[in-house]
Amino acid sequence: MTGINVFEEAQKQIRIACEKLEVDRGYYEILKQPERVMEVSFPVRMDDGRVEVFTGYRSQHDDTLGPAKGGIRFHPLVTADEVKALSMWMTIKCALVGVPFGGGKGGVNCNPKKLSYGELERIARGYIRSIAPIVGSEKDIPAPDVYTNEKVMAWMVDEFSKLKGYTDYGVVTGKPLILGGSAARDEATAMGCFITTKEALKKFNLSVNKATVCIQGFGNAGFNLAKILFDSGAKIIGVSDSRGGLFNPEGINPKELLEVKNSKGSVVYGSGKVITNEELLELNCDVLIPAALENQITEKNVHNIKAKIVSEAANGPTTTAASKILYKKGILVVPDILASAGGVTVSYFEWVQNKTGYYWDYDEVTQKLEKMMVNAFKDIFDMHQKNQVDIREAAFLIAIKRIVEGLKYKLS
Ligand SMILES: NC(=O)C1=CN([C@@H]2O[C@H](COP(=O)(O)OP(=O)(O)OC[C@H]3O[C@@H](n4cnc5c(N)ncnc54)[C@H](O)[C@@H]3O)[C@@H](O)[C@H]2O)C=CC1
Ligand SMILES: O=C(O)CCC(=O)C(=O)O
Repeated sequence: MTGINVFEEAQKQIRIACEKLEVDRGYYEILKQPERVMEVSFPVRMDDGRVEVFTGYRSQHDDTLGPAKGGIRFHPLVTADEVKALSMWMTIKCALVGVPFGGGKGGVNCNPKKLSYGELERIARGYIRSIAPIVGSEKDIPAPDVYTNEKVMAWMVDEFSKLKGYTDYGVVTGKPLILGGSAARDEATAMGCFITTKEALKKFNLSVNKATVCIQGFGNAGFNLAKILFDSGAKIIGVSDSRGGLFNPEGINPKELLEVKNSKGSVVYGSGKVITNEELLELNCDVLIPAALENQITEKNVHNIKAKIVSEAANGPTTTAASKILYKKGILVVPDILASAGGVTVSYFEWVQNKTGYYWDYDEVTQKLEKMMVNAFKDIFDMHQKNQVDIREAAFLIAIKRIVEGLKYKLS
């Protein structure tokens, strides 16, 4: 725990962008908090017969550019403020890459590592039943996030459809392919980060197959990214998960390491030197990829970061103050609202496919994703150079400008 409040961080980022754009103060007043936050408590029968009551949240930040959209996390540290911040970043992310959604995010305070399969299912179903009044394919569309996956989405779509009396695949994305999922959604977050990281490497005249990479987090984003980078010739020299990190200057094969993690429970059992998560962030490498939780790069450790590029697959891994220092140090940050946007972009494709009932193949999805990510990177880099602001600020300026333009039409 860093004591840094991510909700206040998100507010600060939005305020700075509104001030730089010199928009009326009223727009900041609208965007500085979510439009709606629902807190729910729901009972779940545990395997031993006890009833436990779980707390969950769904935050809808702003729907100017479309229905709310964003993942659901199951984690013991989930709080209302965290979910609120994450929903604000979703609004910004969607506006930045140009998907027609606003921002939403949800979470349940629970520890999936201590739950049985059946308990997890009952939590997923209980949560979606509780938030059902405010979600729907035209209102707010959840998706996977930390410690949730396509299986959890399948339970949620099933439960929601039972409530409605018809199958509504468009209510959540990140579903299994057979239940209205999209090709490439599972690896989309990683792909988006890979595409934008490649663009960043070009700025240093570096190519992926010459790059050394460290990745914090070995889940959907982190593992898939490691796999794509490895297959493209990059050398992965460090990875970590919640139990610690692994350093191997000779290179790590993520597919072999996944087998170790699946059988023994952590990447730390792979071949290499065991290090801490803090040490992982400070390794000498070309690209550092935080792909776990918020507030990992702070004023405390930012001076020790040695990477040339920090590519943020996770949401909010770098504090605002640390981000400024990275900029001054000449480290190129591919900010979370861009680097992690591949997931929601393919979620948008999934939603379109559900709505039309016409499904695209893998190549069609990935080609469309590549185009959107490359264009967004170019827009941000141009804004960064033209206005001499750091890349994260440039990204916020583009996104807030688009949202305010929409708000102006609605309010005038
Ligand atoms: N799944 C998705 O489609 C998207 C995920 N993201 C973001 O990516 C990040 C990771 O999410 P997922 O990969 O989906 O989650 P996941 O649940 O699949 O994996 C999380 C990984 O982080 C590790 N982890 C947890 N606490 C850690 C700690 N303190 N230090 C190091 N590692 C730790 C876990 O062991 C696990 O390997 C989050 O910030 C999430 O919001 C962003 C966009 C989309
Ligand atoms: O796929 C989605 O709708 C949302 C993904 C997400 O939660 C995120 O980008 O942080």
